Amino acid sequence: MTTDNPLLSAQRQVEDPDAALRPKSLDDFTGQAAAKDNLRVFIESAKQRREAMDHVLFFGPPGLGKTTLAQIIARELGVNFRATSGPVIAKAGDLAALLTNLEHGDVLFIDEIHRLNPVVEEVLYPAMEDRALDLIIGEGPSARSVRIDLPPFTLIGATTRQGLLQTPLRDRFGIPVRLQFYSVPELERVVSRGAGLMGIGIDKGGATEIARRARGTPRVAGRLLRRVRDFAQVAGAETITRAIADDALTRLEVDSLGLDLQDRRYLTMIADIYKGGPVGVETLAAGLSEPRDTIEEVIEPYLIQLGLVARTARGRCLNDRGWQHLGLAPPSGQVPGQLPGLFDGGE
Ligand SMILES: Nc1ncnc2c1ncn2[C@@H]1O[C@H](COP(=O)(O)OP(=O)(O)OP(=O)(O)O)[C@@H](O)[C@H]1O
Ligand SMILES: [Mg+2]
Repeated sequence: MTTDNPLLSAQRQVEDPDAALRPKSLDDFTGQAAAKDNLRVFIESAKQRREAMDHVLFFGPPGLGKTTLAQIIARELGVNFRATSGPVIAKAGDLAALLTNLEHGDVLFIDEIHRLNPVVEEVLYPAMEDRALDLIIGEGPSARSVRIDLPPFTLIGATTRQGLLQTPLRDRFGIPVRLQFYSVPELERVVSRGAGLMGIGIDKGGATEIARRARGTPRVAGRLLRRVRDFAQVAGAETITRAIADDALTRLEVDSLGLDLQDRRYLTMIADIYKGGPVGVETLAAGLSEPRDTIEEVIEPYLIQLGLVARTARGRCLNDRGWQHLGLAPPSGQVPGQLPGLFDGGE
């Protein structure tokens, strides 16, 4: 594929430490069984009909495999993969240039599609629906609108925040796919496969320990594997065992549930300063000096999945499990599991 177009970000992939570990086919891709089964059918039927596959929207927390799956779909369809991202496409003309350069059946991948400029989004609607571009040529009274037909193509959008997509955009994706956190056995396979590719010796116990503490996320599993390998290497160990993994991860301050310092700062702030909540996300963002997006997209999904915190209409609350994990008792007078009084919160 050609990448002389500055809107197509080859750069991200070159610098991406994940690239080496990316599975190249659906068979190679661990987990997400339901999504994979469906995709297999849609890919096969598009190939049989020699048509472009319907547009796909991947949503879910970072590092679960959205970009990887988009690349796999293009490869399995046997078409070009063109990648760009929402914030990079500044003007309607930028998107028009990308679209008119597509070949029959190509995949156009737009990462962070929730960050598309609304003007650009307007151009995307007819492109997705009618495979046509409506362009205004000229200015003032002589301006006229021309319609340009586009080759059939598949748009694959990825977002960590489905809720931020405009409904008209969301509705134009025929195949919406929510990615789930991975189970420990699935992550074990990701770790073992990664170790194989990197030429690292690891036994079952070592793989399980890393998998258990990888926040349900293959990207985290890959990162922890590389760090544990560093510790093992310096210690002169040939194989990563459970004991080596546990020691390294503890030194990296990844706790028994896989939570890191950032997660624990978040939990501790709700517990210590807001007495378990409810506390608004903006207040937490200010207190932690983290962007609100990071809190909502990166930190919270996993903590909510573990049942440590809850998102309520009045703010974030620590659950019983959250208190337990911190080794703290809920403040006296608070019935465990119930929300504290209305005026106890931070906002
Ligand atoms: N099912 C899987 N099996 C093995 N490795 C995986 C799997 N899913 C993701 N990975 C690995 O995890 C890393 C991150 O995946 P990817 O870049 O596709 O995530 P993403 O969902 O696009 O994240 P982001 O939202 O940050 O863009 C890659 O190195 C990829 O190889
Ligand atoms: Mg991605």
